[in-house]
Amino acid sequence: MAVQPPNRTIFLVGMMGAGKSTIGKALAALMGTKFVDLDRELEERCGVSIPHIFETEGEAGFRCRETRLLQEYAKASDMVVATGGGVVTREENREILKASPAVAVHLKVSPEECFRRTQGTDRPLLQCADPMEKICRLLQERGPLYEEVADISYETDGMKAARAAQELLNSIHQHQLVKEQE
Ligand SMILES: Nc1ncnc2c1ncn2[C@@H]1O[C@H](COP(=O)(O)OP(=O)(O)O)[C@@H](O)[C@H]1O
Ligand SMILES: O=C(O)C1=C[C@@H](OP(=O)(O)O)[C@@H](O)[C@H](O)C1
Ligand SMILES: [Mg+2]
Repeated sequence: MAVQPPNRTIFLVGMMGAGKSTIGKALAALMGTKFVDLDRELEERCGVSIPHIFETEGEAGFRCRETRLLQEYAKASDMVVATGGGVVTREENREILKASPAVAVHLKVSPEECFRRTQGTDRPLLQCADPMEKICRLLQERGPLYEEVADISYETDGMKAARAAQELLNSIHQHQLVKEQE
């Protein structure tokens, strides 16, 4: 029997390189819903890149903009939303995610795979002398925060994005069935 697409919003959280943007797009296509990447949305609205926002406003400026966008999308329905990897670092954002009726999915990634997937990209927080050390530190700090907001956790290492999206759709559906019965 075909799995019915869930009639709700899905938030993807997780470390840089976990595949939120890639898997999110595939998941939205499977569900037949809209896909929004908060970083891309922010770039479109500001007319400049994320690295440019970090350069001109610092991380604090970026985080303020990120929170405003999250507040807006927490009210949305029927869409897949890819967040940025640092969204959980603000308590305010974690409360928004936990209070939302949306399903929050933590996409997990190992430090090694995160490094492979982000190497050579322009992610501002990884423009440092030792990106692997930074990744390990961020994962240690943020791991519990992703878990705090997540309804579902999913390991992405060794999993192709299309397969991950299909498996996630099944997990989300299962989660919703359980919730309906509570
Ligand atoms: N499951 C996966 N397996 C292998 N590579 C992946 C997977 N998911 C994403 N990628 C690749 O890793 C990089 C980062 O993915 P992205 O979706 O931008 O992650 P995030 O939005 O979580 O930072 C991209 O080059 C993407 O093609
Ligand atoms: O981890 C972070 O703090 C960030 C992750 C990025 O998004 P991705 O997780 O999609 O790379 C982007 O929001 C910004 O560079 C900050
Ligand atoms: Mg992304």
